[in-house]
Amino acid sequence: MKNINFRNDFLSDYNFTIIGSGAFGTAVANFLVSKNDNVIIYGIDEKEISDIQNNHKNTKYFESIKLKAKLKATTDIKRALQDADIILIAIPSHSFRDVLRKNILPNMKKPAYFVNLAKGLDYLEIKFLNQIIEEEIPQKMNLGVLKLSGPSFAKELVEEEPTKFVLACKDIEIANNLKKYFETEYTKIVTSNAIVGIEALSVIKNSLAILLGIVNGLGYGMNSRAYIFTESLEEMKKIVKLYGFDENIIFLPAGVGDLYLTGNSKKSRNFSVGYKIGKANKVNKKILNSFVTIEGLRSIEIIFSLAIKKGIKLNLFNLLYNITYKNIRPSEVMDQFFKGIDK
Ligand SMILES: NC(=O)C1=CN([C@@H]2O[C@H](COP(=O)(O)OP(=O)(O)OC[C@H]3O[C@@H](n4cnc5c(N)ncnc54)[C@H](O)[C@@H]3O)[C@@H](O)[C@H]2O)C=CC1
Ligand SMILES: O=C(CO)COP(=O)(O)O
Repeated sequence: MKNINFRNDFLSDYNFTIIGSGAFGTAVANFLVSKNDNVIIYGIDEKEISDIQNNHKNTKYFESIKLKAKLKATTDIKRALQDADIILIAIPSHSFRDVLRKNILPNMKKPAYFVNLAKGLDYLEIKFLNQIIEEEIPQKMNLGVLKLSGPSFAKELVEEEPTKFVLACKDIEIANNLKKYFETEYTKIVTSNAIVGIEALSVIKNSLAILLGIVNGLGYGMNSRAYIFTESLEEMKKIVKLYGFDENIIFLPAGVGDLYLTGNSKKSRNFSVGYKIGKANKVNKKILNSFVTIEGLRSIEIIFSLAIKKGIKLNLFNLLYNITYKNIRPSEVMDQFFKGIDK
């Protein structure tokens, strides 16, 4: 374990830098700044950044909702990172490694903690994002890698809806010590050392939310949706066990809670894309291209292949694969599943 002196003073004198000015980066920065004085967002979209900095809004995602005036925003990565103690990354996972390598590391001035907020994989090398941080940031600049995850629609966070997260780190002492900086009147934290399991849960719940959306879009009722929900929990258990974790970690906010949230609401982009596929009873390019950040679609093939490689049976990923990659009609796939016909 590293020898770390945590600061005990509060409001914190930690400097927080959020990489990514999209929906989630803005929402997390906005609750952090109610507890911590120095929070800055870095983004590449001039309009978003100017909106946050000058109008205290991020109109693109949150219409007229006011953000905290103390929140700073910049397109200058050097400025964003000059004092950073805690770096939170909220960009879609396909850009993750590139941004760490080309933008973050070269501009860091001192070691920092890293908190992954994204819910995806490195799709090229098929690795979890905590591992990508470990690979890209040398130990001397990396105080610890954490993951913040849980049922948390960005829009509801800026509306100050009570929200519970898990903050995970291999070294639980780090998570326990940093927890207080993330807790506000409306955000609560539990900690865990099962960071890889939490990464896995946050990836698979997105794909399972797509399937729940498909079932909903096809017009199945609540019994059938609850059927798929229950099966989803079984698949979550199998996957976390595969990585050597106790299956009970599915009861942390990143598991059942996040699946409940994203698998039941059109506020979720993953559920919504599934719903559209179900409604159209086919996958077409127009549907797929109409959504920007849909992490769950990319993960389907990877989890499907992983299951084959590891010799575990994941019925639901099989269904998702048949629908999205083999282009079999969703109604046919689901009908056969419910009738117990194995394809
Ligand atoms: N929106 C939500 O409610 C939640 C999203 N997440 C996760 O957070 C991650 C980001 O999602 P959102 O914020 O919703 O996506 P978004 O699509 O709203 O925003 C993504 C942001 O990343 C920025 N970006 C893209 N490439 C970049 C680069 N190379 N350098 C700097 N910025 C870059 C874009 O300009 C955009 O501002 C995803 O993995 C998602 O699963 C997690 C929890 C909740
Ligand atoms: O992960 C989320 C909430 O916890 C957001 O889900 P979507 O990416 O499906 O909108």
